[in-house]
Amino acid sequence: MSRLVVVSNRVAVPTDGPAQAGGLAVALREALQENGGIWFGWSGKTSPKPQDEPTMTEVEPVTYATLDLSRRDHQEYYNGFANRTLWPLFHYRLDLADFNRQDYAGYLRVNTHFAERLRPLIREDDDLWVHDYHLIPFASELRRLGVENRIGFFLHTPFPTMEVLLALPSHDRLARSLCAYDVVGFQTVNDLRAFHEYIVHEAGGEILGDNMVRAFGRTLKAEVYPIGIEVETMQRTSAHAMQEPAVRRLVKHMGERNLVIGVDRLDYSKGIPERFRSFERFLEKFPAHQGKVSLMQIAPVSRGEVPEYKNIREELEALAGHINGVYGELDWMPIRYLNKGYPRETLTGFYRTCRVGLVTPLRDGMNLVAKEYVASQNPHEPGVLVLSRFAGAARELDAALQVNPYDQDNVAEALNRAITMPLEERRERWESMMAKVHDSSLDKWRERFLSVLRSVPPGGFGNA
Ligand SMILES: O=P(O)(O)OC[C@H]1O[C@H](O[C@H]2O[C@H](CO)[C@@H](O)[C@H](O)[C@H]2O)[C@H](O)[C@@H](O)[C@@H]1O
Ligand SMILES: O=c1ccn([C@@H]2O[C@H](COP(=O)(O)OP(=O)(O)O)[C@@H](O)[C@H]2O)c(=O)[nH]1
Repeated sequence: MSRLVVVSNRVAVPTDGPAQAGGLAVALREALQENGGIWFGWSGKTSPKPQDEPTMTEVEPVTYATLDLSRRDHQEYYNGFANRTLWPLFHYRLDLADFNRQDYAGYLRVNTHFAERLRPLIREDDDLWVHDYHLIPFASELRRLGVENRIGFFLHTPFPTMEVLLALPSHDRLARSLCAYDVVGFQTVNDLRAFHEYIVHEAGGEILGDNMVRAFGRTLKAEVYPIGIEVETMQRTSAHAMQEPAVRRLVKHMGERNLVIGVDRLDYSKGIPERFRSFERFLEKFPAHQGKVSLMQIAPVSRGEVPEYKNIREELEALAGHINGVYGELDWMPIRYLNKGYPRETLTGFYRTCRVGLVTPLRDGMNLVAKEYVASQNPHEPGVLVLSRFAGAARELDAALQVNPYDQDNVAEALNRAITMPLEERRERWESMMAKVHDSSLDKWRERFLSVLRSVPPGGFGNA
């Protein structure tokens, strides 16, 4: 079988210690460990100058090839265009998007530099799989360097509707470079529909049969591949994690009370301030739960140099303080807000302990936490998932209590329903969600994408 070369901005090199929170790193680490191959991308570090030769780390069966970014590249490419322009735009936050030509130039520069550094490592029969919005121009850069291998791309975030994408000054070049891939994967049918809309109505392209698209002089396949988790591992881990000291402490401290859990990178797309306000509304509307139900929010800091991420941190501290001040008692606090990350193994024990998983992003590509919460439940006494309709996971997890995260009354009512839900209904909903989580496991996601990529004829689907 041909060798796999994975390219992503975030690379989780095992010798660098525990991986950062974030679904992409978690998913790719597990995918590559099965297949072996090269994982190429940013080292997560900065240095005064861009690194020319990748640092190679061998941890069988994977070779990690990573590059430090110069401070300027880190600022313009990662903090700038990737996380202050594309991220808010792709999450429908035009109000937060910053359109800055210098950052855009930095984004293109890093994509060119990365492609040039990877080029000598590529063998003729390698298959390349590139990930996420940081690296959209990567394939067109490789093509310019003469690479004719099969190249696939998976977008982990939502793909915005055409009207939103048109606000990006460089939308045309970005869409054109997306079409330099042979296979483009999206999380949900909504994202694929939005891509089609752009291709047909803005790029003058066509949608052909069998999920093929013709645009910008190329033919490619564009499909939906919802990402998943390692279901069995998660189930096993969650049962064992109940013995972990942190989980035992939580269980002991909780006593007879119920806990609602939220786990998210500290990101405005996750809707955490709206969630806190909804929890306050829940306490207001259903006072019988005061003193008996708390929200535990785990929110490790993410992209902390980007101003919008600093702002949300301040907003949350103030909100948690306000709600605890108004409703808290000597022996009960409504919100436990933890600004730190936990290993995923410990999280599975937390998920299993908490009666409700509250996952209310304003917009999310998939949201693996929703699937992890489901997989970690005790089958005899499962908790209830309250899930935003704007998370990619809502497409599959239709047996969750689905909510509109902008509507505080709606979330408050769903919380009350979740806390008071009879065991039989909890089990029925959980079984239905588990079947879906199994259907889109991480293995299946990877195998489906790679089998389609490997079926691309040599030289691609042809130019139009
Ligand atoms: O690398 P960071 O800047 O620290 O951010 C972490 C990752 O966040 C985003 O994750 C997305 O991928 C998940 C798995 O497919 C998906 O469930 C989630 O909805 C997405 O937001 C980002 O897209 C990744 O590139 C980052 O590494
Ligand atoms: O303290 C934490 C918080 C999150 N995560 C993991 O980070 C991932 C988050 O992925 P998700 O798709 O929910 O969102 P993203 O952060 O990628 O946008 C999940 O696997 C979580 O278990 C973790 O390991 N520790």
